[in-house]
Amino acid sequence: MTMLKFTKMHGLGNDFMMVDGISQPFDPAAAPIAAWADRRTGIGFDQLLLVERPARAGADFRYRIFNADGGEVEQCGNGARCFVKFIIEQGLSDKREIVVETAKGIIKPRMNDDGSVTVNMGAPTFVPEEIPFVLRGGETAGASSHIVVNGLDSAEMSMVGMGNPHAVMWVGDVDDAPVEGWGEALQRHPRFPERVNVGFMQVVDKTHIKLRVYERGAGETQACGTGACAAVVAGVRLNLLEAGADVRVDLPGGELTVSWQEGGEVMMSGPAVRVFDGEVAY
Ligand SMILES: N[C@@H](CCC[C@H](N)C(=O)O)C(=O)O
Repeated sequence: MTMLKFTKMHGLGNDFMMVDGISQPFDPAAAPIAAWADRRTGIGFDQLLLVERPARAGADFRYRIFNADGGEVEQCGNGARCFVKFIIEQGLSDKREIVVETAKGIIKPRMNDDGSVTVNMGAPTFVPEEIPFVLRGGETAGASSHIVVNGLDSAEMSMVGMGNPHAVMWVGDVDDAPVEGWGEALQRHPRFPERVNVGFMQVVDKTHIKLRVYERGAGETQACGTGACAAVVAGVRLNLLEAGADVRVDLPGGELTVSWQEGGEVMMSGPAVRVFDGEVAY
């Protein structure tokens, strides 16, 4: 039996089991991640985040992300804020800004003097194969696509790659949005071959949205950082939001600030909170 030290953290209620895989051996393939994620019989979390040494020159750390269902994914925005705080508090680095290698490129989280964290999340992609998203015959990639789901209404949505796949729908009132129904249905939709994170965005004004996200591999969460970035990117492309402005994103768990303009990188700011340290046997 192996004992594993971990730290529980959260970003706006999107919660994480943080594992320092540099100071102790950890093989995620041998770990019962889905059982640990269970909120009644386990530790309870939306994602397990693993710190490793980087493979790429110029990166300080490698960041690996596992959803509550155990599947490894490419990116996690709220986790990136917790990642830099965890790295500093573990004594793994004394830098305030770190260069982090993910499965889909580099991100740069920076610890601010007020304790909040700002992350350069990199540039979004709209290339269907990169998201990935399957175009219908004759359809060209645009700011939005019409999706029909069997047994449900059809809807217009924007597909955005933030390292991980997002579909963003815009709704009149997030409180009434069909988050679970559409979120689940799109997981099995043939146009999303690697499944998808589904965002429901209500535009309050050009610099303020409300957002709920049904996450791939975790269900609806209190907040989704990459979902907030994807929603702001989609809103700017559709001219619903102001390009380059700080957009306030209200999620069930609290508020993030996101900015983006065409051709640029997405900046996201928000909190990162340490909850407790623990140890688990496996
Ligand atoms: N909560 C995250 C996203 C985590 C990964 C996502 N569920 C996926 O499968 O891509 C965030 O804050 O971005």
